[in-house]
Amino acid sequence: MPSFLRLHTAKLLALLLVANSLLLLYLGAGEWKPTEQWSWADIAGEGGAAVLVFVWLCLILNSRPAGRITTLLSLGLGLMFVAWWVDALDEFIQLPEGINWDHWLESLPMASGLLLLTYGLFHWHHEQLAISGQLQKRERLLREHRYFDHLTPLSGADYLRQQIAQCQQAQQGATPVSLVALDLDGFDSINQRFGHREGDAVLQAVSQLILLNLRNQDLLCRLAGDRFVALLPGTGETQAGQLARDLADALRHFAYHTQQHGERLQLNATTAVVMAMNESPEDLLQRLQLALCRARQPLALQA
Ligand SMILES: Nc1nc2c(ncn2[C@@H]2O[C@H](COP(=O)(O)OP(=O)(O)OP(=O)(O)O)[C@@H](O)[C@H]2O)c(=O)[nH]1
Repeated sequence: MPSFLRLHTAKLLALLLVANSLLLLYLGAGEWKPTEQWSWADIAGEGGAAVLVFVWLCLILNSRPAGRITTLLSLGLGLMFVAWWVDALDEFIQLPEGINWDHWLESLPMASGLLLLTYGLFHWHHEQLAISGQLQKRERLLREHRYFDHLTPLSGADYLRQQIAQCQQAQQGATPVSLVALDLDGFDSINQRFGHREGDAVLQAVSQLILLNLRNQDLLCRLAGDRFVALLPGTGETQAGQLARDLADALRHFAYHTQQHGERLQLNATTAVVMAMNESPEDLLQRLQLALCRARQPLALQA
């Protein structure tokens, strides 16, 4: 059963009940028209309108949470559906002369439905303005927040320290926690050759690439400049080492093209891994730093 049906079963059942009651009312008061008197154009127009309004109603119910605005919109559309339904019924059922309540049943629900729909749309518009305002505020908050990086969608070193402490506390040594560091090689020369803006674009692309290769529970931070660190809860050193090699491979095979001339850049990174012992986040990050320096040494000797 679609989730919106579960949420709004009462509303939809009430509408079906009203539609059925009206059918019974018409059948009780009038009689079926012979097929040759049916106007197919009217049946298609009025019946089609009823079906479409019903579809709109389902779409609204499916896309909105329950609440005052949803109730206004669904009441408005529900009444419009009733009006079109009654309109379609008299294409099939002939009421005796002298009866005029059918006109009221067509025009009253349509007029009140349109009014309620308009009122609901007016409030929906205000709701959207309020949501946009909130999003703008949130964006500003994220930009100004000291924990968040101004360039990538990642948090910085302070947040990482906080999260390491929280993670160690939560795991209580029951499962391992590891860190992977990834430091771009020769990033300074990219800045010098192509400019700082291109360097920024590289950092943004690399952060997206790393995020794609991490698992949902991992947290990626930009520690500084071209250095990224991922916090891997529930991960031992061997598994973290494999992830570090996968990240370095992904970067090596990443076809990054510069924004200005579309030149392909070969990106490489040095990686290091540490598993948390009984130590403070600061000490753990220092060990990671040392491991990274050690991993760099063979590169420095080659250079
Ligand atoms: N474009 C850009 N550059 C940055 C940013 N933050 C730091 N940098 C630059 O990143 C460079 C980092 O230099 P290094 O630490 O020597 O890095 P590297 O050239 O990769 O050298 P190795 O790490 O030893 O391979 C410096 O030139 C910084 O100015 C940033 O947000 N954007």
